Amino acid sequence: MICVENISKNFGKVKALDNVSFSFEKGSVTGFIGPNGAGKSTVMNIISGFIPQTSGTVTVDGINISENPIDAKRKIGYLPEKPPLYTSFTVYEYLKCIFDIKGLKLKKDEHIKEVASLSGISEVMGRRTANLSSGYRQRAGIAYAILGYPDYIILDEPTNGLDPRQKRDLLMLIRKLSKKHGILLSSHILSEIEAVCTDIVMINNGKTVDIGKNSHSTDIEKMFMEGLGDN
Ligand SMILES: Nc1ncnc2c1ncn2[C@@H]1O[C@H](COP(=O)(O)OP(=O)(O)OP(=O)(O)O)[C@@H](O)[C@H]1O
Repeated sequence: MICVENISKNFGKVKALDNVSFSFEKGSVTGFIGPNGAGKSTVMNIISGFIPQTSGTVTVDGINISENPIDAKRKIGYLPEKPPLYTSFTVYEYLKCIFDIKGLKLKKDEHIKEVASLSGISEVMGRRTANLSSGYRQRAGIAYAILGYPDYIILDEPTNGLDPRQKRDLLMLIRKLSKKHGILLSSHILSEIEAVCTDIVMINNGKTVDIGKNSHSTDIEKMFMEGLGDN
């Protein structure tokens, strides 16, 4: 389980997060919603160990990410809002490099092929990442996140730039992965959240304003509007 407990984050005078708490576990997809600037990417950057929180605690299966970042981060795959691609590499070279950085103990070529196929990038493996279309760039970023099949997968607006068929394929992949993995997914498209998420966390102005299960009777749009308060 990933537990986020009372995390706050200040960027200079900007208080981006104010005591955010929630948790998610393997076998679930948690939709992370909130208006622009609510603090979603900041939370995801902190959970993934990209930036430190000002206060509060993040644990990954009991491992404190601030005290033991290498072990905690080994359990996490992260697709940030802008996929971190090394632009002089081909897609294949890039995935090989990430495979080595992650120190994976799997059959390299076999695993890369499998992840490429799941992410829908098999046909562009020889292309330089700098020359990819935005949809392929996003999918290469998804391959980066799921390489090694980490226990927890954090996806910041993963359907950005994808055409409707790619979106559908990605949502199906997320659903499939969620059988064994814990997934945190941010999106502004509430119908996507409704379609794949088991749980929902909403933040606004850096604060957790709602946490709940996504059932047939859940009206996410209403939840979102109510969570905005007087904004
Ligand atoms: N590096 C930074 N320096 C200063 N302020 C920052 C920094 N990163 C984020 N912020 C501020 O923190 C707040 C939360 O931003 P964040 O990007 O986490 O929101 P978000 O919910 O992901 O927004 P969006 O939906 O538009 O992507 C915003 O006010 C933003 O301007």
